[in-house]
Amino acid sequence: MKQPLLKLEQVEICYRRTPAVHGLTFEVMPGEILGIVGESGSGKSTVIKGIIGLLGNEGAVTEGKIYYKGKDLLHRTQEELRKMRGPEMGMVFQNAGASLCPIRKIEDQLYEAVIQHEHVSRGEVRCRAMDLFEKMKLSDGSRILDSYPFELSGGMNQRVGIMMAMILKPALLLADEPTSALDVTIQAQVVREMINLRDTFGTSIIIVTHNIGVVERMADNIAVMCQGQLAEYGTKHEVIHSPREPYTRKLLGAVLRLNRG
Ligand SMILES: Nc1ncnc2c1ncn2[C@@H]1O[C@H](COP(=O)(O)OP(=O)(O)OP(=O)(O)O)[C@@H](O)[C@H]1O
Repeated sequence: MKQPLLKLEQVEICYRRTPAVHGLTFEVMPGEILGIVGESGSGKSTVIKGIIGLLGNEGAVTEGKIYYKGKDLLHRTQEELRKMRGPEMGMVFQNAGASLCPIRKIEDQLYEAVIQHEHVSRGEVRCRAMDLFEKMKLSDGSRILDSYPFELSGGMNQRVGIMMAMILKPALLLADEPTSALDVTIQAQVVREMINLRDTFGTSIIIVTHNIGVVERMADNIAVMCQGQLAEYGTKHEVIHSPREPYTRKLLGAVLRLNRG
């Protein structure tokens, strides 16, 4: 039987000793897309940051276990975690464009990010980027690589962020509101591109979003968070079509669905 890629057991995460997340248990299988939804402040981003070890000075995982490929992440040193970020776990943020340097071309920034982890030539990095753009069905990869971030639209910068996260072929992609700053048409494209990448590379994805339409389209399983806890956790079908909890029903009723066309 397949082992989960990631497994959280009774995880508690605190900021300055106050729990923001507690009693959290779920797992992600290789190639699975897990959607985490819940109202603002319910702890969704905290979970992602806890997994990737970016809680900052005020936050810490205070209880439980986080297993990645069967090994407890909480026993790893900061240096080990740093080395894992990129090749093992990639991350995409809400506004990926904002984390790019405005005065350097995309190709230069990409090359610099890759050589932190691998000894490869500039040409090899460009080749891999072009291949990924192709898999994302973006035809003007060459122009994108030769551009400065300010020369690209918000949607294009967001796709650059996804491509940069995927170039080291991580087993797990953590995506925190990757579509929420985009207009609806581009949102749907980005969702399709992420599904495509999962189908091509078998990448597991955890996507945090306010948008039930996005998880409805993308996720295999859904975790619904409320006040730092899991209110509901199940397959997409169970959670969307037969929610057990009134909180989930309220959440489902409150959000716009993406056009299914
Ligand atoms: N650096 C921090 N220091 C102290 N408290 C924090 C910090 N970051 C988050 N919190 C608190 O932890 C709780 C969970 O926040 P988190 O950002 O994980 O929620 P969220 O569900 O992702 O919200 P949103 O959808 O608005 O991004 C909130 O009460 C928040 O105020």
